[in-house]
Amino acid sequence: MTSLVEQSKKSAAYQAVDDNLKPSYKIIGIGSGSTVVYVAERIGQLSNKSQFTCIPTGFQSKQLILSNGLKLGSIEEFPNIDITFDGADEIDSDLNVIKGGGACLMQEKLVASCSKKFIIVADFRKKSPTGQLGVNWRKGVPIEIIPASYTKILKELKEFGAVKAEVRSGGSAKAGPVITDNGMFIIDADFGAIPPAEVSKLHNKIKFLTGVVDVGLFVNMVEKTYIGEENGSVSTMGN
Ligand SMILES: O=C(CO)[C@H](O)[C@H](O)COP(=O)(O)O
Repeated sequence: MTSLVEQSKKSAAYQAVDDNLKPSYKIIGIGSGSTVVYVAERIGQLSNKSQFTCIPTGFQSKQLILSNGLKLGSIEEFPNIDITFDGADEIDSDLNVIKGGGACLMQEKLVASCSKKFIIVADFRKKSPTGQLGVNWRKGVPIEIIPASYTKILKELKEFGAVKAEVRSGGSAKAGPVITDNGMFIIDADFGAIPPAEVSKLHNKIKFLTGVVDVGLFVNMVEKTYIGEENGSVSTMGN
């Protein structure tokens, strides 16, 4: 039986595609994670799917594109993307989001930054109950870094006020750190609740550190969010 969370991901993703994918579009960005699975599934059901070229945000995303019979392209060939659909780990009241829970944040940000429209699809657990980031998502802000820089950056993040910062471990699936699709490490840095007005400042401070490849704070990038609610409806924020 499909769980409530799984059903809410599917409803959000299907509605986001149905509302936003215009017949005039040619290039679509496909994000990463478990919600975007349903975005690729929905696009794969369309009779005109062959008109779209899909740009992946990592290994999993590439597999999703191929397994749904969609045409695969690269960001090098197609840096002008009509629309991108992606998931999020938490969404604040200004539509800033935390991303990178699945360790794909760098390519996700690259594809999002090349997109005319950036749409987030998520289940009901992702909307911050207070409107701030770092409330429901307690693992910290994901930060992709050059491996040799981790000691330096952990120290600097603590100086910036992180209550906890650590290199993400592969857990039982891999001894040692998670290695991203770009051969990098991920640090998760917990800054507690981040007010919407502070997100951009924090992002810029971290991004400026030598060794940081990118930060899982997406500021002023999201046009609209689709949230699958517990009661089966889909709510939206943005235009
Ligand atoms: O940023 C991401 C991967 O790096 C994902 O989009 C984010 O973690 C949301 O994933 P899910 O849809 O599985 O909740």
